[in-house]
Amino acid sequence: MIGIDLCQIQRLERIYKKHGDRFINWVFSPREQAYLRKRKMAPRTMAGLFAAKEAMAKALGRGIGPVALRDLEVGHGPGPWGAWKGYRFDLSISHEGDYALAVARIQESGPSFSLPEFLQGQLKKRELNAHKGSVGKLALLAGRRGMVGAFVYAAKALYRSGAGMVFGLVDSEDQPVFTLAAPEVVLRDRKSGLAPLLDQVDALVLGPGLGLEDPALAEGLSAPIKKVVDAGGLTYLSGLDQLPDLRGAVLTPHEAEAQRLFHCQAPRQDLMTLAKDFARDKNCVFVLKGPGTYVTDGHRDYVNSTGNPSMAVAGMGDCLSGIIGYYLTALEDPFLAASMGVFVHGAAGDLANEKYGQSLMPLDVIEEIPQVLKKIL
Ligand SMILES: NC(=O)C1=CN([C@@H]2O[C@H](COP(=O)(O)OP(=O)(O)OC[C@H]3O[C@@H](n4cnc5c(N)ncnc54)[C@H](O)[C@@H]3O)[C@@H](O)[C@H]2O)[C@@H](O)CC1
Ligand SMILES: Nc1ncnc2c1ncn2[C@@H]1O[C@H](COP(=O)(O)OP(=O)(O)O)[C@@H](O)[C@H]1O
Repeated sequence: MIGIDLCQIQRLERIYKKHGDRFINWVFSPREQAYLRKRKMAPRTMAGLFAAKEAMAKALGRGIGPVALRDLEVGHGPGPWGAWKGYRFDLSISHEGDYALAVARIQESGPSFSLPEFLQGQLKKRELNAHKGSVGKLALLAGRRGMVGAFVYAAKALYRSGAGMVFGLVDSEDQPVFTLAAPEVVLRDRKSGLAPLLDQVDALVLGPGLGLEDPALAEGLSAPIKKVVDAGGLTYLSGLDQLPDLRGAVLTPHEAEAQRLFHCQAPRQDLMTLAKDFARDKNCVFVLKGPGTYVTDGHRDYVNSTGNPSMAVAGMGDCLSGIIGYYLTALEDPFLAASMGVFVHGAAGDLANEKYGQSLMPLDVIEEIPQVLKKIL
């Protein structure tokens, strides 16, 4: 897509004179402000940048409003370039008389992702001789009557991420419903217990849609296996006086769950500090979900940059627990696994957001995981 915009230099000069720094901070990123300062805040330069931003918004097919002007960034070197989230733009800016003109063209058809450096090269493509037992076998302890969705989202996210086999522990009378909803999952009867299943798998995803009364919860939480602990698993932990050994586990609370876990109403910034101490203390990984999800193992930190508000929808966390679950089998280091999972989840959410905006549902995100993997593998 292409966008074009014409901006009157005198009009911008008037606005700048009237509003000063407030206008500058509202419209221009810190990098652009530095560029403007080098050019002594020349209105003609301002108008060129402004026209470029409007042109980029048009190329995105959105116009200013849904896209914040300050986020549409114009850079220089060698020629002018534009960026917005994962998009890159070719730009051409020109001045004539009292006008600045800009044309923007999107370089790629959708958001592009660059994996953070510490995650690059960590994922390997499957070997030619791979089989379903060699590429990630997981147990899923999730869902109950009325919460089949949580099981389905976690299971489908596991498979779309690359898991070879997923086993689900379900009451035998509920199996037909679970089979219909997620036929790719191998179901085992809950009565036979979790232990025999754990002997066969590389990791466990525990908690999405799980009731506190579930007898397998305590067993799963204390099992010496790599695991993701979400939702019901976290609520269960919050009620314990003494926590089980959480070494190697990845806990994925949203803010309210983290507050329950820490028994306090602390704001996000303080939760991050508490999370870091907790992770260091318990030798586990803490994933504090939300915009800019925070991942820590007490020594290393990662603040994720993918994801968007359209992902604020029921079931989105269940997808994340499945994605991280798979990476626990693909990567040795649980901190890398959690960070990779959070990145892929958000990137898939960004692709889905392009198609569905705030009508987005969890399965839409799961269906974009393969596109993300194509770009980063
Ligand atoms: N179709 C399904 O089967 C679904 C099952 N789900 C399962 O349902 C359970 C969640 O149940 P509840 O909603 O009662 O419990 P939650 O602990 O998720 O939410 C309880 C309350 O906490 C607050 N809260 C929720 N998310 C928050 C956030 N990100 N930041 C700050 N505050 C937040 C809200 O006030 C909310 O009403 C989980 O076990 C989950 O896995 C949901 O994920 C939705 C879909
Ligand atoms: N505004 C947002 N920006 C980025 N990511 C978001 C936003 N809102 C929600 N998410 C992501 O969506 C997921 C929601 O998880 P959660 O609250 O546990 O949902 P649920 O319990 O319904 O499955 C988290 O991974 C969170 O980071």
